[in-house]
Amino acid sequence: MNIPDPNPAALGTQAPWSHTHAWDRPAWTVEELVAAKGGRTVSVVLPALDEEATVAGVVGSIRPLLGGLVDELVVLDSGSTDRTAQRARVAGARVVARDEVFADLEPRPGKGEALWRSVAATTGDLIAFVDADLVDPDPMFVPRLLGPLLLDPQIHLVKGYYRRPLREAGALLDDGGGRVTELMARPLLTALKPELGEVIQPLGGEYAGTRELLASVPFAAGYGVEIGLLVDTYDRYGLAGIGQVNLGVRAHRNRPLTELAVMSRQIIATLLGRCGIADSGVGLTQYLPRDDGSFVPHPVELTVAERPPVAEAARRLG
Ligand SMILES: O=c1ccn([C@@H]2O[C@H](COP(=O)(O)OP(=O)(O)O[C@H]3O[C@H](CO)[C@@H](O)[C@H](O)[C@H]3O)[C@@H](O)[C@H]2O)c(=O)[nH]1
Ligand SMILES: O=C(O)[C@H](O)COP(=O)(O)O
Repeated sequence: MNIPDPNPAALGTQAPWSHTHAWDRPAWTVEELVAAKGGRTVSVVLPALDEEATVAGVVGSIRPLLGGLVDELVVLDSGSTDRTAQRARVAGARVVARDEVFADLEPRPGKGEALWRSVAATTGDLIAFVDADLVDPDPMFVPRLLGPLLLDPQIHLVKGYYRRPLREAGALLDDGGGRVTELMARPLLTALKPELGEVIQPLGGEYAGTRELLASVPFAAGYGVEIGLLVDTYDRYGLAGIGQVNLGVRAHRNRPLTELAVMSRQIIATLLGRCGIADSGVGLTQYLPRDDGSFVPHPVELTVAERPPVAEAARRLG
């Protein structure tokens, strides 16, 4: 990979993880990956909340793999009030509503909840997640994410990485996206878990894992889910259990800074929790400018509730 060697003093004397567990130019064909399945089954899950504009495009990019590399394609509808479910269905996905799984448990808001329920709603030995707000996704996203899992039995989680365009003031810049990742997540991860500092997109919504992993770890609430899964995988399997693969370019709906700040607050709470550091639990108050030049405080509560491992919840709920 074209990435400078990390500081060996910080990482020990073995070959850096980014040289052994990152695929910068993945060249596997779909046929090769189908042959490598060896009886294993694959589920693909798109968590979606009000993504009627993009969900059909994402489903359409994966649909041709159904019946071959992919055994089931599910859109986990996270409480949409728009036409997400209809469009996903027409495009060829099975749509599962949040309350169809663990029906006795009142659904909580947030992405973590949707992903947690999706693990119970699917049956694949391997599960790939792809965000439903992607614009013009590459049909090779899922095959590339599955490659390391199919080829190396020690790997349990594969994160995608990519160039990230940013739409700003109507202009589309080639790079500059991933603002929470670059300004908060990677610096904080490097400070608290330096071993994970080589993960290029720790927050990215395109990743794949084994059911063995995904059914046996807790799921953080809301947007803390990705950082929680990453740290839990590391704590359980070490770096040998994690891979990362270049997916090329990934564009999505860019949220405004105010929404990203709330997302950041959740991610920080989850990461501190995983590192055994007490979080105040206080929600973020943003100060929104008014036309007269003054500011109005806008507090947002912090959701920290976690869901227990799916395997445990399934045993408990029967
Ligand atoms: O309550 C929710 C919120 C979001 N989503 C879906 O989750 C995906 C990603 O959500 P989004 O709000 O677009 O997140 P991003 O701004 O893209 O944030 C990035 O960082 C987050 C925190 O790590 C990750 O969860 C995202 O996947 C990653 O793309 C989309 O398909 C959403 O529709 C839900 O299903 N339920
Ligand atoms: O992953 C991130 O950092 C957030 O999703 C923000 O991404 P963006 O800056 O590309 O909108």
